[in-house]
Amino acid sequence: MSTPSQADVRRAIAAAQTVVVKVGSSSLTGPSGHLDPERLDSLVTALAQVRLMGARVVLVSSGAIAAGFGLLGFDSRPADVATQQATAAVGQGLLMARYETSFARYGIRVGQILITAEDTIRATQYRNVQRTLERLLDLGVVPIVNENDSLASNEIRFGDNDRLSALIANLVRADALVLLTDVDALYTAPPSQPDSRRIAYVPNVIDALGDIRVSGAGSKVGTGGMVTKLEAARVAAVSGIPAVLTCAANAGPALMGDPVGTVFAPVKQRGSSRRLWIGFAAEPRGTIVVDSGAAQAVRGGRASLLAAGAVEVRGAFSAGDPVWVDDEAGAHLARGLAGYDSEEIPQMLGRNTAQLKRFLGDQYAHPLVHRDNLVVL
Ligand SMILES: Nc1ncnc2c1ncn2[C@@H]1O[C@H](COP(=O)(O)OP(=O)(O)O)[C@@H](O)[C@H]1O
Ligand SMILES: N[C@@H](CCC(=O)OP(=O)(O)O)C(=O)O
Repeated sequence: MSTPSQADVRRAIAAAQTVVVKVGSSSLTGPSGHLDPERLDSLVTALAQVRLMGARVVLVSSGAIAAGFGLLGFDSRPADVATQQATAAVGQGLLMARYETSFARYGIRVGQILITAEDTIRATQYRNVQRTLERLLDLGVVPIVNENDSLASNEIRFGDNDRLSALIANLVRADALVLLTDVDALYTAPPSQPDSRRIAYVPNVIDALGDIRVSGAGSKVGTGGMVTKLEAARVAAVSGIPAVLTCAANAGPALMGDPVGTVFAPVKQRGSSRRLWIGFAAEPRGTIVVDSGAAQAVRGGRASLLAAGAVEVRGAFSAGDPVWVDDEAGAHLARGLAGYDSEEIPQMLGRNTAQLKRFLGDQYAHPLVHRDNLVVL
């Protein structure tokens, strides 16, 4: 695919029929870190404009913790996970109430979707959330998505909503992703540094990553900093979706294709969205080590991983969990969803399908990772 010009990418964003907009906590809060209803209202005004022009809009909004900590009497965002989860449970209701009222000014309905990485990686839940989002969009509703902070376990939570927004963009087959934060653009280095310069256009986010200095630390209220935003732009780019990153005050102009913020060109044609979730949504729970023949087959991209080529299994996981597929030297070859629990696999290692059937029964004659659930790295 040839690289589009910056103007092409901005035009594609302006013409988007379905758009996912992600807003970070830092864009919804005032200097005290508390939710600022005026900032929320002006964001909603910009989104309502594109919605009323006929676009389908999904909003991925952080801000539950920011909305909740004041109500619970804390001076600042709590640091420990349990208190954050409790605070999100209190704040999420208030956040939705504010959105409900704010969108109602334009006669637009909103619907809440709370997602964890863990359940959406499984095929049935993945399809359910996809179907719900599609239906909401068909009904003219603006779905408002956040991580289900109170359920997410510490190890596999998204934490920030940046990656989640790119995965949602993929899930709803969006034509554009808009990342709104507290800086007006991506800079060559954290904007606090005197030599940093604004970057208007990133034609290939994968190549560009090495040249940009970013910090992982977010603002006082945000979490991921610029690292997770670039990761989101990368996931969008490899999904064939153009992205723009800017501050919330620029939401309207960014959606209209005006020259604000930083735009990221798509670098691939649109691929399978389910595979992308396997590749990016959740951290693997274990590893299946394969011999050189199986490594070659997996690298080829079209084969399932059969027990015959597997030599070792590490970690404790259940069927359906994400796992690494490694070669014997320890290099990661692929990520996939395991077809069996980790404790069932040792007896299967090195056996071909006929042997598996004869010694263990028909239920063990399937691949350790089916090719539809395998993403080569
Ligand atoms: N190269 C860079 N360009 C722009 N911003 C950067 C860069 N490196 C780090 N940052 C910081 O990332 C912060 C945004 O991240 P974060 O606070 O997590 O936002 P949000 O709450 O919107 O997700 C900005 O305030 C900025 O200081
Ligand atoms: N799910 C959390 C998001 C945490 C967060 O701060 O994310 P972000 O502002 O996107 O870096 C919340 O609603 O508070």
